[in-house]
Amino acid sequence: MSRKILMLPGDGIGPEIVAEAEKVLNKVNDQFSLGLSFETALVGGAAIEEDDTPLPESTLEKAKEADAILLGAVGGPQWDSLPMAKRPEKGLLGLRSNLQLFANLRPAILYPQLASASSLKPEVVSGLDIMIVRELTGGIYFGQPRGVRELESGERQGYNTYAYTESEIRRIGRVAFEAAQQRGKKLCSVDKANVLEVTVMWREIMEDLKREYPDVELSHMYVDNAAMQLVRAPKQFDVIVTGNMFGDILSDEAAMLTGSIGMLPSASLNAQKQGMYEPCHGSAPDIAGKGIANPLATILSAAMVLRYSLGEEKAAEAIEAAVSKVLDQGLRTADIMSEGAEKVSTRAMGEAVLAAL
Ligand SMILES: NC(=O)c1ccc[n+]([C@@H]2O[C@H](COP(=O)([O-])OP(=O)(O)OC[C@H]3O[C@@H](n4cnc5c(N)ncnc54)[C@H](O)[C@@H]3O)[C@@H](O)[C@H]2O)c1
Ligand SMILES: CC(C)[C@H](C(=O)O)[C@@H](O)C(=O)O
Ligand SMILES: [Mg+2]
Repeated sequence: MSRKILMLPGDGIGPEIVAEAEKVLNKVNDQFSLGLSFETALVGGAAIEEDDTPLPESTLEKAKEADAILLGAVGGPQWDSLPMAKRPEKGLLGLRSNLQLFANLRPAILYPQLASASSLKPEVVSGLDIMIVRELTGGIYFGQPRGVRELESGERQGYNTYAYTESEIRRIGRVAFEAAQQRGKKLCSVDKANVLEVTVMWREIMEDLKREYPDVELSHMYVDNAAMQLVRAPKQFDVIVTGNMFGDILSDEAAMLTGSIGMLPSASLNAQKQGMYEPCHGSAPDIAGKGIANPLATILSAAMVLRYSLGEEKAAEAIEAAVSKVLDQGLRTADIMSEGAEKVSTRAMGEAVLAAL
């Protein structure tokens, strides 16, 4: 049986980091006889240059047929002046909505070797292990109506709609409760129920779901407080569940707890557990082409491919152990560099993970 992995390198540092993750997947494919086959396609700015669209039909077709997708990143300043519908980010959002990848899992784990790379005190972050469950195909990212209109006064007004249906909230709630059941049995639902009706309903539905998961302790927190608590005392959290935009922001914040945004992987799953996997960071145009980007978030995303879409837990753990080993060896890309460690390039980091496997 061949299982298809679609690689979507994208833009900026995307091709550099995906190349390292592909080598790692190739190696575990041999070691564990996984029967993986790989294909590559264009998305984002790279697809705009070639096909004049951020999500070519052929890419979408390949994505639908794949067992899992590994994406680097999309976007860059050269495409920022395009109309919204033609921008690279629409390629990513189009994949998420077309494949109904509503459940975005963003685990923020601090590798003990990186305690000094975090901008927070080691005692605040040591042992950190949080899972952010972000709703990914609804909320203000996709709500209608949206746009920029001209008012009678002649002034322009920009507007977006923050909307969730009950069923959208319920299905992401279930994913989060189930994640909590398999971890520390604590779930914090993050909302803005003191201001936004959508999230009043969100809170009600989470309370309602709690009855199905009596072993999980549910709490609620306003998003502004959650942002503060994440840097004050992040270890109070086990699983966090929240909507699309709050989850986008809080997961970048959580990334810094782990030392660098270059360390945070993610899985975006649909109801069939088909998934797209990507680092939480972007295309990092400021360092693209320099060979210094951290490939570990992408390599750890490849481990998540094996765990969540292919059920190959042993191979996933082997990759994670190899990452831990290279950190033990004192190898660091620039973003996680600290005194006494050895600074290495993107490629050298990838090669070290291969060797550790
Ligand atoms: N999933 C995605 O494809 C995705 C996610 C976020 C942003 N973006 C896009 O990326 C572009 C740049 O966005 P941004 O600058 O706000 O965010 P970014 O995540 O690309 O970069 C933020 C900062 O983190 C650094 N950084 C990011 N990844 C790194 C890595 N692996 N190793 C070392 N340093 C790393 C960058 O150098 C930069 O200083 C935009 O076009 C944005 O829309 C794409
Ligand atoms: C690039 C952008 C559309 C995307 C998002 O906002 O979801 C990114 O920031 C992310 O976190 O994956
Ligand atoms: Mg983001």
